[in-house]
Amino acid sequence: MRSAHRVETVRTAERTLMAQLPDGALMQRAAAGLAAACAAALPHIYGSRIVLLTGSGDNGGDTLYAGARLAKRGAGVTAVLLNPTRTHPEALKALLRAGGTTTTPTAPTTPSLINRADLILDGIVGIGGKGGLRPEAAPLAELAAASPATVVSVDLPSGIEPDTGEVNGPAIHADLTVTFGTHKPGLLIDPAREHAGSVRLIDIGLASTLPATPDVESLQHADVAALLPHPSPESDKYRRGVVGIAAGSARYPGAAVLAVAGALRGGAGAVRYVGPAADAVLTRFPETLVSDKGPRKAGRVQAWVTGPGAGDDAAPVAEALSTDVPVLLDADGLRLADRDAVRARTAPTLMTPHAGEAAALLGVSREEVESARLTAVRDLARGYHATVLLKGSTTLIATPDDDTPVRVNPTGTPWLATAGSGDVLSGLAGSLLAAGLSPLDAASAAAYLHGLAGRYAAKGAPTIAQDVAEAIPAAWRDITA
Ligand SMILES: NC(=O)C1=CN([C@@H]2O[C@H](COP(=O)(O)OP(=O)(O)OC[C@H]3O[C@@H](n4cnc5c(N)ncnc54)[C@H](OP(=O)(O)O)[C@@H]3O)[C@@H](O)[C@H]2O)[C@@H](O)CC1
Ligand SMILES: Nc1ncnc2c1ncn2[C@@H]1O[C@H](COP(=O)(O)OP(=O)(O)O)[C@@H](O)[C@H]1O
Ligand SMILES: [K+]
Repeated sequence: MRSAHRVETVRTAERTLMAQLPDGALMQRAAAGLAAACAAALPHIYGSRIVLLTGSGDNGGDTLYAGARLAKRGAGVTAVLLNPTRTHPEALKALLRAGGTTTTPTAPTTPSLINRADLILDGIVGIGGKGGLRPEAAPLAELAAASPATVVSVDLPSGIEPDTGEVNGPAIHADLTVTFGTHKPGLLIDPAREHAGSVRLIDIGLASTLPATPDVESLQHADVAALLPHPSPESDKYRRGVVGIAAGSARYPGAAVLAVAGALRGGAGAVRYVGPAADAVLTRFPETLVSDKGPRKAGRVQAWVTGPGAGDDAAPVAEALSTDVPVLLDADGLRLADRDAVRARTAPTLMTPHAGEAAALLGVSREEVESARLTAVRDLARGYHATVLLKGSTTLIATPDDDTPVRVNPTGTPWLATAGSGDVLSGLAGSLLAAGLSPLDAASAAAYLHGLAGRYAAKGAPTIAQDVAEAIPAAWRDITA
């Protein structure tokens, strides 16, 4: 499990840890880890040209101490000081003692210095930052972006919002971010995540003072393997769970077929289909149990999926919501569902909007959702008393309970942005719900499998939703191997 903590939590944990350690010990741990990561990013240290973009806070301090370590090993290190009179004094002394030099952002030689560097360390601002880079720092980000040098951000790319992943103005684009103690939510959530490049976590001993429950978390193979259902010797198809799919319409039969394709590979023992696309579903998947009744009379299921390809038919959506089993609401179902009916349910509801659908439900623009995903997913979960999986470049899952960490799916790929792949996801997540997973676990495991299946199906070339569904078993095997 990857954990991320908000700035306030990190600060509290750092204060507690610092009180137990000699002065400056934590910064030395951070600088040592940072210098080692920089050394690994360079073909050789001796003779390398390293530029430190240095703000006046402790982020700049880490950077100067790391620069001093690299200078001692023979690198040519120059610090561009944003605020020479307020630079971390001891760290600056350490750099100068090690043979490093300093300059300013406005010095005529600074652009060529940055352009000719092998490595640029971004120590402008860390968790003390708010808003995009200030006018005096923004040109340095532009120069770094234009330079062929490797850019390493210290703790986080300067200019991003650490707690939310929002980017409100100019910000550094890094190849590598070396972060200290714990991930910050912004390192995991787009658009900020894109600024971070690959992320390396340095242990500075903070785990001992951080709260056990993070603010944001990201599952890995072992976590998902522990969630996925396994049939036992006593299992039969009913005990494994039956998932009902009330989806598709005369106009959109394909959505039903794709939701069934996902559901059949999601761990439930059987898939029951109700709706106008029964012929299309049976032609493709004869293993489906088809009923000509609505969700309430179709026979027992342990979870319903409703909405994909529903068009304007609100009846099956309302009927599924009136049952006492978990319901997954997707696509048209999100628009057709009555909010009060969702809020009044006693069994859990899982909603799976993309940014456009989330925007419509929240009454904001799609851009607002995409630029502030964490806020959007939490607002929806609270507003509907439901678990919400917000799809897109970063898929997030939130429960209505603010104290439960928001999950970030790490496996997605933009190749999944293909018609119908969301229908496969809804069937898959519904199947896991029917197999007995909680909405949070079903949604996270489904997104993880779906993202991996998308990668396998695409292998770097365009793919289609059916292929994503067919790749789910391979993803499942790899996760549980
Ligand atoms: N605490 C610890 O034990 C440890 C902390 N560690 C490190 O400390 C970092 C936190 O340090 P911090 O608290 O000093 O804040 P920091 O991120 O350097 O920012 C303050 C500076 O930024 C400036 N500034 C603000 N916004 C800006 C903007 N938009 N654009 C431009 N500038 C902006 C602000 O200016 P001011 O408002 O003062 O004028 C001030 O100069 C943390 O990320 C980690 O790297 C590690 O060593 C591990 C141990
Ligand atoms: N840029 C992206 N990066 C990663 N995944 C993406 C991206 N864009 C879309 N996806 C994924 O592709 C799927 C598309 O779902 P959806 O928008 O509902 O499509 P449809 O309605 O056609 O089925 C979702 O799983 C979503 O997370
Ligand atoms: K930084």
